[in-house]
Amino acid sequence: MNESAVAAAPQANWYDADVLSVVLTEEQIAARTTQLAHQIAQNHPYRPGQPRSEDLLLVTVLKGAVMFTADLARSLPIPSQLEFMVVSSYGAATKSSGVVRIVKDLDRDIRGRDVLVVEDVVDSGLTLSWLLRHLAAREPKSLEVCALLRKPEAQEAPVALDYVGFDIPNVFVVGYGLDFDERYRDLPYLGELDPAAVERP
Ligand SMILES: O=P(O)(O)OC[C@H]1O[C@H](OP(=O)(O)OP(=O)(O)O)[C@H](O)[C@@H]1O
Ligand code: HPA
Ligand SMILES: [Mg+2]
Repeated sequence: MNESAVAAAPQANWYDADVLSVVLTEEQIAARTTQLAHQIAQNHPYRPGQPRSEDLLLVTVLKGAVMFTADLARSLPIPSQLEFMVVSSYGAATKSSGVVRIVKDLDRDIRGRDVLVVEDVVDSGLTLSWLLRHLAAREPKSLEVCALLRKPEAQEAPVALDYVGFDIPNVFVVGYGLDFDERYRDLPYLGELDPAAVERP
């Protein structure tokens, strides 16, 4: 495809009818991610020649946090390694079931490692509080959490978050990795889902 064809490509607007309002723009997310990355690096300074086992280990909870992790890791001014876990508590619902299930576990041992859990959203807090108890039992050297979004009013299980991108209102949001029933993850910004869209097929 030549350059003019790229420039003429239509804007992604197929989700517009389902989004009530823009909660965070791409630019706001990018700027805050850079700030968070520098804050994290200050607490985990790179020591030239440090062994690989001392690199910060980002433990990402898929799938929602995939976009945030990709951007955060590339903004970090220190080396980091990536590990992925899949847990599920929502499925095709806008309320947490409270029952957390490991769908895919980590590929390696985290004992003695500096672990940073990367989450997209802390809503009821049920997923994260369960996950932190679960990971702490594996005896990492340190265990911190970076969440892009926090919904303070909704936290049923309060968890201490070391780094928070944004406090957002208690509405169901989609985009930038966050879904409703697997849709909207590819939306580049964060929007409030129109409840009417939940009823549509
Ligand atoms: O604080 P809570 O109320 O527990 O909710 C937060 C969790 O719910 C969502 O995951 P989901 O189960 O939808 O899986 P997904 O990331 O694959 O969308 C989200 O990505 C968080 O992991
Ligand atoms: N959007 C998408 N997934 C979620 C949310 C949300 O607001 N809260 C918890 N999981
Ligand atoms: Mg989800």
